[in-house]
Amino acid sequence: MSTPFLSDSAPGWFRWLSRLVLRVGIWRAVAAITAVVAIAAVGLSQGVISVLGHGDRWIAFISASLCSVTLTPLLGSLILRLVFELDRAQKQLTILATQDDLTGVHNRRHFMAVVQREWDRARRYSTASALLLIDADHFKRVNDQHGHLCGDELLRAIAKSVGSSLRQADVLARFGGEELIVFLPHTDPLGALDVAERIRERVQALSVPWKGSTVSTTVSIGMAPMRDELPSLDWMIHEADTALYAAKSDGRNCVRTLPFEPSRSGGAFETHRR
Ligand SMILES: Nc1nc2c(ncn2[C@@H]2O[C@H](COP(=O)(O)OP(=O)(O)OP(=O)(O)O)[C@@H](O)[C@H]2O)c(=O)[nH]1
Repeated sequence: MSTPFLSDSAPGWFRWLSRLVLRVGIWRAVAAITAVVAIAAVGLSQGVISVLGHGDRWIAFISASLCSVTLTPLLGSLILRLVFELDRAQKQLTILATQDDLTGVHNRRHFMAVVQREWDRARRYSTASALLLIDADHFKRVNDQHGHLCGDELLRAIAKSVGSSLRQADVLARFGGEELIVFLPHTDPLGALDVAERIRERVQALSVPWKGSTVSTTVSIGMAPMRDELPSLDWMIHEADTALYAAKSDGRNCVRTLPFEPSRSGGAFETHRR
């Protein structure tokens, strides 16, 4: 078993020891250290007795105590440091498992796990909620003209801008390449369209400095509201994706949702035009 997340500054022997502790388990490690202290104490007292040539139990007692007093804090602090390091490693592992490393927002897997619970609750209690799929427009051009690193920088800026347009309870994640996804709990369709429009405007106003000039982009957004007929979260995502496709077809840089109400038949329901 490896300990890839132990800090690089930790010395080699410490990393080796951590791997060993991980392999045997923390309680076995504590038992082993206790045994080491006991054996060292007995060994030292026996050594002292044999050097002196006679068995004085007070000398044995004092040397055993001295041994324990020096070794216990030393090994105890080592164990404490190990526990802190492993705890830090565990936290870092959690971040890696839930966060997208480019943008810092949640990754897709974590989004699905978190939102599935929210979705089930919203569905059971018929609470309004909505989903947004946000896709950067003509992003290939950005990469082609300014390079992939510039594209990365722009993606980070878009994610930050989207995050700043949301409430604490909303869940934002990177869904794939240049696509973000947002779940808006306790939000009715009109509210969701307002949020989407705010996001669209803010991204349009972004300008990211790059090699002496600035780079900007726009986003297309598909919105899907929670409906009683929805069989699953995947289905809701599919509806948001269809609405996003409509936004792209309508010239990009706009927000679209699908015509769920009978009065709004025909094509994607046009919501916010740029
Ligand atoms: N820099 C960067 N580019 C990415 C990343 N993920 C996906 N892309 C790029 O995003 C581009 C997506 O291209 P397309 O799917 O053709 O879409 P588009 O050019 O945005 O065009 P439309 O979506 O139709 O507006 C590709 O060039 C991908 O390489 C990433 O993490 N970093």
